[in-house]
Formats: sequence, C-alpha cells, structure tokens
Amino acid sequence: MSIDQPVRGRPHVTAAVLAGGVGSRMGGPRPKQLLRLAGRTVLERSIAAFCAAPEVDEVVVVMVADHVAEAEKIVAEGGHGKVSRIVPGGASRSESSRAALRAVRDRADDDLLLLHDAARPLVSGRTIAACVAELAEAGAVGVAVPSSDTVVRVATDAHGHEVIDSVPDRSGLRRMQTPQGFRLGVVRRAYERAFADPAFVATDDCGVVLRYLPEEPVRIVPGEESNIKVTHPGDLAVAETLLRAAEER
Ligand SMILES: Nc1ccn([C@@H]2O[C@H](COP(=O)(O)OP(=O)(O)OP(=O)(O)O)[C@@H](O)[C@H]2O)c(=O)n1
Ligand SMILES: C[C@](O)(CO)[C@H](O)COP(=O)(O)O
Repeated sequence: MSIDQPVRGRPHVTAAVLAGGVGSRMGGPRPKQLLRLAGRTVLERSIAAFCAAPEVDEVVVVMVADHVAEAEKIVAEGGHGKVSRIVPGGASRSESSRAALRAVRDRADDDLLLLHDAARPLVSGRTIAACVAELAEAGAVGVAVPSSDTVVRVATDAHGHEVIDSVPDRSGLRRMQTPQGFRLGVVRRAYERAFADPAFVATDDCGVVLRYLPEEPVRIVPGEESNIKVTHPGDLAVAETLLRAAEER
C-alpha cells in the first residue's frame, strides 16, 4: 500500500437494543423487558449479549421513556461498559429505530448499526458475529430461520369467516429475527424516505430498506430457533428452559 493512501480501519459497530415497547401482549404492570429471566432482566440479558460480543464496539439502549432511570440503574449495576447512551424510545418500533439512528448521528455512513429487539434476550454470540461478518460485503442483513409450520395467507369470506386465501411455498419463507444490521448510510437513507411517506408502517428494519431502498439487496443469515421474542405470557418460561439448556451444553 502506498504511504499517501488513506487508511481506514474496520468500521465502528454500534448495537442498538430496542426496549421502547410497553409489552401490551404480555400484559402486566411493567414492560416485559423489565421482567426477570433466570435472575436478570430480559433487558440486561440482551445488553449483556452485545457487550460480550467482540465485534461490537458500543451499545445504545432505546428505553421506554418512563423507565429510562431503571435502565440506567441496570446498566450501572451490571457494569455494562460498552453502553454509551440510554435514550427514550418512540411510540412505535420504527420510531424507536429512528431514536437509535439519532443516537449514532455522528458516525460515518460506512460504520455499522445492529438493531436488536430487547425482547430477544437469548441472541447468541454466533448470530451477532454472523451478522457483522456478512456486513463486510452487504449493506443490509437480517437474521432469519425457516418456518417449520405451513404458513397461509387468509381472507374473510362473505359471511365474515376467516378462510385460507393461498398457501405460499414454504421453502421460500423465513421468519425474521433480530439483530438486523446495516451500513449506516443504507439505513439512514431508507428511514429518511420512510418517514417522508405518510403511509409508512413497518414491523422490522429490513422491511424498511426493502421497501424504500429497493436497489439495496437485503441479505439473510441463518438464525437460531432459540432466539425467541418474549411476546406472550408463557414465553418467559420457554426462554428460561432454552437458557438452561444452553448453559448445560
Ligand atoms: N415503541 C416501541 C415498540 C417496540 N419496541 C421494541 O421492539 C421490540 C419488539 O417489539 P414487541 O415485541 O412488539 O414489543 P412491545 O411493543 O413491547 O410488545 P407489544 O407489541 O405486545 O406491545 C421490543 O424489544 C420492544 O421493546 C420499541 O423499542 N419501541
Ligand atoms: C423485528 C421482529 O422481531 C422480526 O420478527 C418483529 O417484526 C417485531 O415485531 P413486533 O410486533 O414489534 O414484536
């Protein structure tokens, strides 16, 4: 390499743990990310997974606004040194992703951002590493698993009954998980366009890139069944069983 060529090291990797939801499907007085899973909160387990990942330089927590102080306490007491900021979330998951983007506004377009559901506390180091590795070549990456169930599209018939409309070929279907990772320039451009669209709704971040930046391929890396999203009552017990099984291995 010639001496006058600018040298840039590997991109800086920020992981944003999205914990801005209230957990309406879980019910209960407190957001589900503050429930305990084998002695530690769901939120802390998600944060700890990214702090432990050697590929991740910095962690940002996007917390439901009324509980920011509690998140600060969890981070301070747990000694999660990679956490640089805890910011309030928005009214929707996409608004919380936008809060994460604001938190990293000083980073370069070539740097990386992983967006992760706090509600997926069992994410493995292997999955995080696979996602970051894929971003060496791709601008957008989502973690996904095949569906072992048949998935159908439904419609409502003339009598108001739900009926099957079609059965998509299962071999081409995947269930999206998180993390979903991006070159910052890619996800910034996609969200800029998305938030300019009055009809914008999304359930994940890869979908925002697919829709608003169709020229950018969104790669899939294989996820793990154990990376469940704690969503409904009962999911915590499942997560605890999976955690114990992983610890015994
Ligand atoms: N306004 C929101 C909504 C969701 N999330 C986060 O996005 C992840 C996935 O969302 P979900 O499982 O739907 O969480 P909740 O919105 O809390 O649950 P519910 O939809 O049942 O209310 C969670 O970690 C959640 O905290 C967020 O950061 N900001
Ligand atoms: C991002 C996600 O976890 C991918 O499966 C999912 O879409 C989040 O949906 P939710 O309704 O916000 O739980």
